[in-house]
Amino acid sequence: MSDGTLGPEGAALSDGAQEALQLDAADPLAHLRELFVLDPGTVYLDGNSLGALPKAVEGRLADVVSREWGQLRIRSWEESGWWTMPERVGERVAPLIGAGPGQVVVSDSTSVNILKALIGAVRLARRDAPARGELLVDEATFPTDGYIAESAARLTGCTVRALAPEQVPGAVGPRTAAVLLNHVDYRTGALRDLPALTAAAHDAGALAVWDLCHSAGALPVEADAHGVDFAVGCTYKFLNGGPGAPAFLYVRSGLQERFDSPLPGWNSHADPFAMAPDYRPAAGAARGRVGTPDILSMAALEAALAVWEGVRIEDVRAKSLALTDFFLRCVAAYVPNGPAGTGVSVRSLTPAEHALRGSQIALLCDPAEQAEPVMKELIARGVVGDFRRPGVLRFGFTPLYTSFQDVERAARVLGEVIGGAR
Ligand SMILES: Cc1ncc(COP(=O)(O)O)c(C=O)c1O
Ligand SMILES: Nc1c(O)cccc1C(=O)C[C@H](N)C(=O)O
Repeated sequence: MSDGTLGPEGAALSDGAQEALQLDAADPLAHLRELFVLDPGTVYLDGNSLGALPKAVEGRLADVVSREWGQLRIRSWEESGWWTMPERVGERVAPLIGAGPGQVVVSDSTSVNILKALIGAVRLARRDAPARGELLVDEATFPTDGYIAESAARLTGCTVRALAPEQVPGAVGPRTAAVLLNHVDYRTGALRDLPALTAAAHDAGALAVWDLCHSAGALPVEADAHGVDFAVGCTYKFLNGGPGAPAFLYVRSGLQERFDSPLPGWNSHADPFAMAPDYRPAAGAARGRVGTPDILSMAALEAALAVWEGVRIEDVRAKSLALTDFFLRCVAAYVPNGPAGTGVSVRSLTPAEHALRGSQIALLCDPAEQAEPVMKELIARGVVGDFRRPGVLRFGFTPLYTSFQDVERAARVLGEVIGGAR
């Protein structure tokens, strides 16, 4: 990095620790850190995999367990609002992805929701054009999306074409039923051009299905404004809902009436307690439900979402970019590049351009097999990121609780580890 290839333009670091203090002092979101359980000995940069615990969750869960479940038992489906929780919590996620009311439901895992969205999209596309038989899927997709796309294709008689997202405008055509893309690439942190790619799909008469796992809660999505058809996303990353927290499913309101879910369950029936043999789908977001919701996980998520009260996603994005910029500058200043120390070098896989960057930085190690031991050593020294094969060090930046001092410390410790300091 001493050759400067990593640092954003014109941004040499004179005193990183001092600058971090100043940046934290000027940070309008700094007070939110207090809402999370964090320990001073650890810099937590893995919120893009599992978000930190919001303090409000513990008390809420204790109440759900002891009072709602322990005392009210079955009455809680009505009296504690359990039955309507998937829609209610969906309404809390909605503004964070730029969705108006009635379009988001929280239910099942992201993987399951990808199946609902993709087959739902194919069925919709084929109502008007039965010949549409191709799914376009990001070739570098998170694996579950690819596996499910293959299965969705087998179930619907479609074929799958894997391609780079930037190839979509040239590839989408009259045979395309749906395009499945990741808004932010989980490995590189690259942000895709959601408005342009959605428009390209629509121009060809296809539907756009977006995986928002690495963008929901990290940057503005503006699903409604850009005409996204279906979107899915995890709530345990930047939304801090807890391990295995249920995912969300967005179905654009204009499509809901015609959305034919491949997983119609009694919870998405128009009258669940009719226990009718014939399926009649519920109106609105509830059509995306399947079976009994996981109340404990959803209660944790609901409490976790309270931290967003009064927080503007635009401010979160501004801080995210400031954090990742600062990290790149600190890495460029602190991490030796070349034969000094351990001889390991790193280069950023994450685009330097803001418009192309999510809320993580991925550093590729050379040699690649050193990435795992480097990350292990970082964790041992209190800097928690993660490692993705073959040689990627991933650092996720959650603006609600990550400070600029965290960032400076993480880069400094990375420099010590790669420089061979004990
Ligand atoms: C981009 C992306 N899509 C899908 C998933 C899968 O989510 P889940 O395992 O919760 O179904 C993940 C994370 O695991 C992810 O990062
Ligand atoms: N869901 C995870 C899990 O159950 C265990 C470990 C990691 C995860 C993740 O979420 C991985 C994450 N989606 C990624 O971007 O790599």
